[in-house]
Amino acid sequence: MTLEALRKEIDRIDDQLLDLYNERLKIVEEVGRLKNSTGAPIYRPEREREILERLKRRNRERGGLLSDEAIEALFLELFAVARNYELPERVAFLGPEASFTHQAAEKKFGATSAYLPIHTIKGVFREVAEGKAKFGVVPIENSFNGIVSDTINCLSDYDLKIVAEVLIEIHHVLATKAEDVKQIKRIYSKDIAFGQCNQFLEDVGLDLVEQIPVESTAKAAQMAAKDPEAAAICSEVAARLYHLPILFKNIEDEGNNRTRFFIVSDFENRPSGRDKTTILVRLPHRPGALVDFLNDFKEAQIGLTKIKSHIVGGVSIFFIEFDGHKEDEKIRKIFEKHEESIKFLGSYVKEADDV
Ligand SMILES: C=C(O[C@@H]1C=C(C(=O)O)C=C[C@H]1O)C(=O)O
Repeated sequence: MTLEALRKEIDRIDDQLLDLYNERLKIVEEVGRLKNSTGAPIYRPEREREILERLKRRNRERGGLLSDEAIEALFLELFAVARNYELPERVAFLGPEASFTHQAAEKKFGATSAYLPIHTIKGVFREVAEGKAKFGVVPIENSFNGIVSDTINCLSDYDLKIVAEVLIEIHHVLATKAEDVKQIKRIYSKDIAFGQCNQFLEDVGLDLVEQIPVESTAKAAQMAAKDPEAAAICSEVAARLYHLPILFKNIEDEGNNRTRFFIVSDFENRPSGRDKTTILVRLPHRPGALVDFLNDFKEAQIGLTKIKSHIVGGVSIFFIEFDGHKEDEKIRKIFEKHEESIKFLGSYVKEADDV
């Protein structure tokens, strides 16, 4: 046989191997599902050993060319791939644990998913982009503090898609191990949270107590749990996490403090019939460019739900949201016309009009 013919043969066998690897992974996926539903461990070294010994025996009986070492090397690699495949889909979120982003993640993925607290928004995007987590959860806007620039920058820089939105009402509690308000000598919280509870602190006579700002309200709960003369202004989940009794709930001065979060991943949703789409738009510097662009939406009768201008790397862009899915005929037409200017960020089920 010629070299070319031999290589064709190898290609044919590699195709078969590939199909077989995939067929194996389908079964592994089933095993993973079973294990994850019962909480059984993923890694079963005794089962792997049993497989290796059986294969080596079989290979010897049939006079196979593979050495025992070669069988070990090939199959151990295959087991490692399998184990990675069996892991539940991990969810990276802007941490720490018990942050409001964690709460948003749990609202979407339940209490028992595999969560991964990451300390920066960029870090969350990186985990998902590198396949270390299937989903990422990040804040996009808050009713008091507005849009979250880091999230827009990352949506612009990374090639991930928004696959869902979550809206959370932000409520604070006063949690403490002290039996009485009078015993509280210091309060831990995040700096902006103190400001949101001024009136309450005055009403209960805590306005003159020392305020100690820490990096998150979850951290505040952790600190207060160690000190019976301290209290924390934190979320209910943070208080629960650190077994800190809640003295007062909903202590924020103004109601309606809401934060909207995006769930990002590496795939695009199919249309659901009640979708919203988010895009970034970079328009040419000429008079009327924005008006012309928006006019196409008006003519197609597409309802805009949000438009915000934002600076990314010194360039002005627009963050725009509207009703409908990328695959809707009238939206597809607009995307075609403005292909150069639009970066599509995702079409996903609409949960909220605004924060
Ligand atoms: C698929 C399983 O999970 C893991 C992967 C294995 C494999 O790829 O064959 C074997 C044992 C486990 O470490 C299993 O338990 O059967």
